[in-house]
Parts: sequence; structure tokens; C-alpha cells
Amino acid sequence: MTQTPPLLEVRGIRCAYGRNAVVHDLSLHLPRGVIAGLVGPSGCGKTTVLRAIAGLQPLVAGEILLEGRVLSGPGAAVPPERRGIGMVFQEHTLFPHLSIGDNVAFGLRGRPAAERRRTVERMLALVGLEGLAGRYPHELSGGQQQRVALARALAPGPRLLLLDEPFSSLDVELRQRLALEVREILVREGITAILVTHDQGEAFAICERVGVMHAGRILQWDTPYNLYHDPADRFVADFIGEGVFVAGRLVDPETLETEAGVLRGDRAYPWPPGTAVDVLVRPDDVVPDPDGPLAAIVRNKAFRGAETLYTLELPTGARVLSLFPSHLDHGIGERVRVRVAADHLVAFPREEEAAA
Ligand SMILES: Nc1ncnc2c1ncn2[C@@H]1O[C@H](COP(=O)(O)OP(=O)(O)OP(=O)(O)O)[C@@H](O)[C@H]1O
Repeated sequence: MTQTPPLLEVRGIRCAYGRNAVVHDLSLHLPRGVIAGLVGPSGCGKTTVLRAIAGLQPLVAGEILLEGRVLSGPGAAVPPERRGIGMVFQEHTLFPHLSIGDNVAFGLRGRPAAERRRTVERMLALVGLEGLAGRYPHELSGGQQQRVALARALAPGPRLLLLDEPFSSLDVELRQRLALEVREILVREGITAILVTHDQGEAFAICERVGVMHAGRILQWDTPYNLYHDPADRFVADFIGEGVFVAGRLVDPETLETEAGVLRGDRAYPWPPGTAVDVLVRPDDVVPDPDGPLAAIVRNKAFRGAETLYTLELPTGARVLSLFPSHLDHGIGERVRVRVAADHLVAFPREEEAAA
């Protein structure tokens, strides 16, 4: 149905270590030029999926196509070095005995010397390391080394770039800066990429599409905005961002009677009136308002610079999180008034009833 075939198609793949199946019937489509991410709790299978795409992990079932050509599948297993796929790993990926220039030129063996030299220069300039070709990896900082790893992966002109936790060995400030830099480089070069990270903030900063994985499956493949505001299920709602569930009951399709008051949003819920639900309330849904209908008590606070994250106890005893501009400073135990901005609240039928 799509006009142009996706650059990468993963169709119903299964992967296992021995008898232990860890990726189940997983599919994804990646259009050309898109930077996508995979996030999920430790052990959910992110790295295994990336390794399967790179050709480092055999498939039990399914197939993987790049530009319509089968790379892995029944009767096909194109070796990793012939896939046209670049990879950047977490750390220690440079060859310590090779200069920076030779590291970057590693994937260019067999090309004319002049072309190799030009490409190395261009790649080092691209990652902001001009003039460092003669140095050795141990003479560079961790951030510089990861930039070299990126330059080396991009040098042969891969059709797809895979990044497996490329910033996780760096300190927080550097990883945030480098993540944005890398995004700029990939966008400028029109590179299609998949980033695996356990840091959803990093995925949101870099990726246009993010898949949330759990136990070997992708539960939702969507924009960061939709993952946050319109999570497909309870796991995604819980995993992405901050927030708490408050108990409630559907009065009519648009109205919820909850521990945080009666809430009317802009969406209609499909369940019969009376259905018990849990409503996801994000910190940005609970707004300070001197005339607000809810009197809450401050139970905890975490200063975050521009904002403070308050834990507030409502009259029903339910607790919600709320972001206040940090100049609105309240002490623990103080009473504040808030309202719930309920425009697009997400609700799920309460689990025991859903299961009944
Ligand atoms: N070489 C291996 N042999 C056996 N089991 C493995 C091997 N590598 C991974 N596993 C198991 O496969 C599952 C998926 O692992 P994988 O590394 O893909 O997860 P992940 O989501 O990338 O985790 P993390 O975020 O911790 O890196 C885990 O249960 C893990 O224990």
C-alpha cells in the first residue's frame, strides 16, 4: 500500500538463545531517512533485535529485508560485512593499535588511497575532529572516541546505521550534548538509523519514532509525543514518562469520576458506564491554580531547576505528581490548590475487572 518500500523491513522475527526464546514475532518498518529508537527495560531484547538486523544473531523465524532484498530469512543469511549496515556500540570499539585515521579508514579497504584519505578527512570534519587523524584512541576523551566510532561507521556510506547504547559510558552532560550533535549529523547526512537505549530521554531527543519493547515484543511503535500522551497500553503508560494512576469510574463516555475529582476530557471512552478504570495523570496534567477545585497537601518535592516536581496528596488520600514553575515554592506539609487539566486523559479498564 505504501508508495515506496521501506528501507528496512523486519517481518515477524523470532530469536532465541538455545531454548530460551527472547524475541517473539517482532515486526517493524523503517522508512528511508528516519531515525528510530528502541527502548524498554533491561533484558527485553533490544540488543538482540539490533544484532539480528546486523546479521550477528540468527533468526528462528521471520525475515529481514533491506531495500527489498532479503538479508536474513529462510535460505538467506547475508554476512554482516556485506549488509551495508554500520554499527556503533557502547564502548571500546576502536582498534587501540590503529591511528584515528586508520580506524576511520578501516571499512574502506580496497578503495583507492586518495579516496580513502578524502573520506577520512570528510568524516573527521563531520564529527568535529579535524586534524586528529594521527592520534591514537587512548589519546582521545571518551566523547571523542565515540565520535570516531561514528565516523568509522559512516565512512563506507552504510544504508542503515545501528547504534547500541552509544553514549552510555559517558557522563550525563556529555551524553546529552553528544546525543544532540549526533542527531544533527545523521539528519544532515540523511542517514537512516536505529538507536537502542535504556534512556527514554535520549531516545526522545534523537528519534522521530520509538518502539517500546517488553519481553521480546514491540508494544507500541510511535512518535515520542504519542507514546507520552497516547500510550497504547498500561505498560507503555507506566514505562514512558512520569505519572500515577488514580482510580475512577466511567460516568458516561466522556466523564470520569475519579479520586482526583470529576474529569471531562476531549476523548470518548468505549466502555459501558460504571466501568472501573485507572486514569493516568501526568505531572503536567496537575496544574497549580489558586481557584482550583482540589486542595492538596505537599508530601514531597524535588527541585529540577526551572520546575519543581511535587508529590501531592489529594483529599481522597490518592497521590499525584505535579510540576510547578520553581518560583512557586511550597514547603512539605503545606496546602496548595490545583486542578487537573483533563483534555486528553488516558484511562485503562482496571486490571482485575479487565481480566474478569
Ligand atoms: N549470549 C546470550 N546467551 C544467552 N542469553 C542471552 C545472551 N544475550 C542475551 N541473552 C538474554 O536474552 C534476553 C534479551 O537480551 P538483550 O541483550 O537483547 O536485552 P536488552 O533489552 O538489550 O537488555 P539491556 O538493556 O540490559 O542491554 C535477556 O533475557 C538476556 O538475558
